[in-house]
This record gives sequence, C-alpha cells and structure tokens, in this order.
Amino acid sequence: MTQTQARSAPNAVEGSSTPVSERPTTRQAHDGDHAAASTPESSDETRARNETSSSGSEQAQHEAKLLVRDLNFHYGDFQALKNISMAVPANQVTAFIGPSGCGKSTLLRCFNRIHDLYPGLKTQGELLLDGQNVLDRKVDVNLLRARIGMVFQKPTPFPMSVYDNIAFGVKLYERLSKRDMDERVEWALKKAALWDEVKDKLKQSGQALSGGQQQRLCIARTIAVKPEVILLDEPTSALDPISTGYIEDLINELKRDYTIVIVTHNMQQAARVSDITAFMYLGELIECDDTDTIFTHPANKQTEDYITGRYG
Ligand SMILES: Nc1ncnc2c1ncn2[C@@H]1O[C@H](COP(=O)(O)OP(=O)(O)OP(=O)(O)O)[C@@H](O)[C@H]1O
Repeated sequence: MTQTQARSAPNAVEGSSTPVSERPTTRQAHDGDHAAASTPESSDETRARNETSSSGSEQAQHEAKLLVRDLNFHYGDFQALKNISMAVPANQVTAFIGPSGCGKSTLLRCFNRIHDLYPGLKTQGELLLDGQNVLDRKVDVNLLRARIGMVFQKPTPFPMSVYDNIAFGVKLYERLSKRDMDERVEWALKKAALWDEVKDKLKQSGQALSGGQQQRLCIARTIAVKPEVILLDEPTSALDPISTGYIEDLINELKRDYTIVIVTHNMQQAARVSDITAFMYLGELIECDDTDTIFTHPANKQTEDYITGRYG
C-alpha cells in the first residue's frame, strides 16, 4: 500500500471492492461532493504527500528526475498554479490529467521555462532538475531547453526538409561533421520510429508528411539534441487512432532512455502510457500516485469523480 492510500481522505474509495474504472460513469456529482471531498491540509502535508505518494513502488526504483516544490504561477493577477509539489521519477512516464483549464499545460511549460518568452508571468517556488533549481535566473534557458525538450499538441515541422528539421536544432548546440550529422539524423529518426518511412524522402519537405509522421518528426527533432526529459503536451490530440497508437508505442519505448511527462485529456491514454498520474483541479495538484492506484483506488473523492466521468 502506498503512503497516499494509507493516508486516504474521508471520502476515499479505499476498501471498496470495485475498481473505480469499472464503476458506473453517470454524471451525478454536484458541487457539494467536491466540497465534501476536500480535507483541510497544510501545504507541508500536501507537499509531503505528493512528493512521496509513489515512493511505495515506482519511485523506490526510480529516482526523482524533477522535483516540484511549492510552485505558484500567475498570469498577471490570475493564479493558475497553487502550491504544487510533486516528484517526477526518472525513466518513467508521468501523466497530467484534469479538466480543461486546471493548469496542466501551465505546469508542463514551467519545466523548461517557456513562460520566460512572455512578459507579465510570475513563477515562484522551486523546480529541481537533478537537484538544480531551473527557475534560478542564472540558469541558461537555452541549455535547459536542450535538457528538457518539448513536443506540442499540433505537429509543427519547420518549413524545411525532413533532414534539416532534425539537423537544425542539433546545430544550435553542437558542431558536427557531415558524416556525424547524417548519423545523428538517422539515429533520431530511428528512435522516433520514423526512419523506415522517410529514409528515401530526407530531402522532401517535413510539412509534406502525414500528421502522424509530422508528430514523430517533431519527436525525432526533440530527441536529436539528446535531452534528458521530454515534455509532451497532448501529442496525439490532432492524430487519428493509428497514428496515436504509433506515438503511444513510441512513448513506451522512449522511457527506457528518457524521463517523460505527458499532458493528456484522454484518460484511457493516461492509463495506457503512464506509470504515474497526477490529477489537477483548478490550479491545484489534488493527487499524484502510481497510475494503477489513481485509476482503481484513488485517495481523493475529486479524483474518483473525475476518472469516473462525473465531472470535467
Ligand atoms: N496566457 C494566458 N493568460 C491568462 N490566463 C491564461 C493564459 N494561459 C492560460 N491561462 C489560464 O490559466 C488556466 C490554466 O490554463 P492551462 O492551459 O494550463 O490549463 P489546461 O489544464 O492545460 O487546459 P486544457 O486542458 O484546456 O488545455 C486557465 O484558467 C487558463 O484560462
């Protein structure tokens, strides 16, 4: 039993013999349920819970690659993230789920400081990558983004050849000979399970590929600079089921070498691809635990309501 289960909230489903995923999915919840589900808890308690919740199993074997501590984020006057604390284990897939607007993408974007590109946004707290606070102003964000790569919802190949889509990012960080670059391009395309489909089209525009191929090209582009962490923001939402299947298989392969964080609206996808699931609601991290636990015995009533389709 994980610490989260042991420390379950009053309305938790612990002890129930029916896995949540098998329960009826009628939309019966109302605001009163949500209120009843929240138990007053200090930020220290929340932090301890989310940083250690998966320590009983997954994290015992996987050190934390990223550690989020008391993270708050504001868009101007609007607070989008509230005291988030959690661990992201190395070589695992961590999924962020929750209703639209709960802050999933905002949290993901904090990891590689994409928000730095826009004025008026404020991040407070700590976000440790291998123990180093990436929010520290002294951190070189370009190097950070090489260590923590990101793939967006909509495939965004550059308007250049398949080969140059990969080589472009590599050239920002390394000076490679033509032969080494050829090898790197092939390596990245193979890692992204795209090589066989494009090896005869390397000079063709990346934008001429199918949507699913374009997304794998974007993943290859991210991998080519040899990151440690890959952030995926709803990477399959614009893809058909077959392309989605390819990307999900790929995610499963990639976690051997990388730490992966994925935002998804699709709970079946979270259940299929992730080892750890974090449920967010209105800017708060409600619960973070092994995916099996979240989908069968969540500690929190709000999590249960969401995954059974009662709201969101
Ligand atoms: N640039 C912005 N300026 C102001 N508010 C923003 C901005 N971007 C996001 N928000 C707000 O911050 C909150 C969190 O947004 P975010 O996109 O992180 O949510 P999300 O859970 O990823 O949603 P979705 O699942 O719909 O993509 C929302 O209330 C959103 O309206």
